[in-house]
Amino acid sequence: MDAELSETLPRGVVESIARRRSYLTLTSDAPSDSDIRDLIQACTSVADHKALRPWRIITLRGAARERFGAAIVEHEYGDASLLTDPDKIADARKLAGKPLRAPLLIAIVHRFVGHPSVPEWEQVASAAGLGHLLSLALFDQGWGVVWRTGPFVNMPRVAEMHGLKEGERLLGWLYVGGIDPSDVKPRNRRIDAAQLITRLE
Ligand SMILES: Cc1cc2nc3c(=O)[nH]c(=O)nc-3n(C[C@H](O)[C@H](O)[C@H](O)COP(=O)(O)O)c2cc1C
Repeated sequence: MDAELSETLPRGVVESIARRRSYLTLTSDAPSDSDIRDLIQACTSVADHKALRPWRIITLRGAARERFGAAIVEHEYGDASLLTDPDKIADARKLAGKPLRAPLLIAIVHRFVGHPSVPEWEQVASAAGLGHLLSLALFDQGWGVVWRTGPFVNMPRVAEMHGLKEGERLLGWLYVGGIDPSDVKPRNRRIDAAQLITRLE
């Protein structure tokens, strides 16, 4: 964080927000299921018009990540064992390895709830809010996180592998793992907040 920011910001949640950055490379450490449950419990405070809870969470560890990779490959190439083109074989291997970049993946799912006064976009905003809160809560507890989507969110095989139901949609995955102690660079985006504010009086 900027030196001047660290002097003016209060300790606590605002400081965690200001310090947050994504960690693209993660170690094999991961929070436990009960850690995740506690953090999600805390994140249920996310703003939610009419308390519809238009979201749910799916965690993937171990072989589930391999099944996710296999679903991506199947979407792209069908039966990959029939591939003969070396470039396609290499690409299939690369795709299969995508979900293995973290020991724990947390899928953020928007669950559409039909309601006369809460349009879908408000529900997606709430579900995305849950993802951001969870990402921040994990970071605050010392875990590395990066939110990834890619084309995978729209692949029917991937949705099926996750067990999505009618009206549910993947908003991406929080890739979660340990932070490598040598990965100490500060957040890279430097944004001037003053340029983003319009004041009406
Ligand atoms: C909904 C959502 C989807 C994202 N999908 C991807 C993605 O597929 N690939 C990627 O490299 N970054 C993706 N990002 C951006 C990263 O999570 C991250 O914010 C970005 O690498 C910038 O790093 P920073 O958070 O440290 O500023 C996504 C972010 C959000 C909020």
